[in-house]
Amino acid sequence: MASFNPESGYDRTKEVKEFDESKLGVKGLVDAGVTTIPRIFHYPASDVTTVLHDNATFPSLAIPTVDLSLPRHRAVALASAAAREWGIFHVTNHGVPVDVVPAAVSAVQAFNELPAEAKAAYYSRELENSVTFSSNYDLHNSTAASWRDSLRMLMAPTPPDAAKIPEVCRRELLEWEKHALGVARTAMGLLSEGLGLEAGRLEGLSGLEQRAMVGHYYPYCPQPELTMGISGHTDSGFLTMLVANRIDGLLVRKPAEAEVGGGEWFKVETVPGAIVINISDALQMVSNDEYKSVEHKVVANPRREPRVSIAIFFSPNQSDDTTYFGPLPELVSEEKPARYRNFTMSEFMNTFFHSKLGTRSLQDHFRL
Ligand SMILES: O=C(O)CCC(=O)C(=O)O
Ligand SMILES: [Fe+2]
Repeated sequence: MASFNPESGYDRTKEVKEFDESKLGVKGLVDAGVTTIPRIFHYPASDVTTVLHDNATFPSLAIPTVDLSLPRHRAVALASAAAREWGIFHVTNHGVPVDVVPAAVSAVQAFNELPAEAKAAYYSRELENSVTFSSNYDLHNSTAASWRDSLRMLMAPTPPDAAKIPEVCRRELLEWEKHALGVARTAMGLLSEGLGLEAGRLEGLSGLEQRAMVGHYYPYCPQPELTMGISGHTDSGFLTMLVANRIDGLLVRKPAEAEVGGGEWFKVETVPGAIVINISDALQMVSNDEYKSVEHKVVANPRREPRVSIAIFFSPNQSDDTTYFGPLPELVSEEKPARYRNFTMSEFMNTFFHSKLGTRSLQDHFRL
């Protein structure tokens, strides 16, 4: 954790605070023309990914694609296999009008490229604010900051006052959220059936009720070998839906137990028009480990053009402290006992917000 080192004169806490108080984000550093990145962004060398298996070398190991226009039983089989083996897949033929995602991604880029003062007005770490802009939501908990700024909006259960969403991206993001919900419903239905449950079972757990949308901006990084765009982690809720511009950088680690490529990192190629869906921690737990919450990260962007992505996190209502979640009784048997204790979403999210962005730390906390 951050501390003052008298030998080097480096006071990490102070430098983190100054960076945060500038409200300029990493885009501000790039605009100021830095050619070396401040020390608060330095990762331990072993955490920086430079070598990975890319799909050019391992084409058969590209993450799976689920074509939603296939007959239902085929789509269920594909989604279920992908969720078990990878925890992440592309969906195609999802019916979202072609311009909706590109417009939303461009709008996030436009927000990040507004003058510094305009963005600073939104800069905040107050989690209860419906719309906040900040660099690194775990800035004060992590050991190294990442080369990324993010605009976060709480969309549901209480929709934000539209006037609070920056005008430059308001219409586009609301439009994308509306369509994304339809795709998430379809995916949840397939995933539910893939567990041998009724199509509506997972959604019936209110797994799509709480929605947060985060637009990430990964500007050019002058020393990408020293830092990351986002450190390795699993997402916390039920599902995450991810779209991005054509600048890649997302890496996923195939679950260790996979027969081929288990434990290795793979590049997720951008498939034009496709939407990425990944299984998150609470869904893995509810599925009693049938589905895998995928570990992923984003490299620091070495290109002049920014990587821009939008993640929508779907989860049960996080302020509910009366409804208990845990492995579904239908999925628990003598051969496969429950792997997690029951929890409420408020307990779950409290654990999440008090830990650094990490991998399976939530699951480990509740594991039996
Ligand atoms: O930008 C990306 O592609 C990934 C973002 C992500 O993993 C997250 O927001 O949790
Ligand atoms: Fe993530």
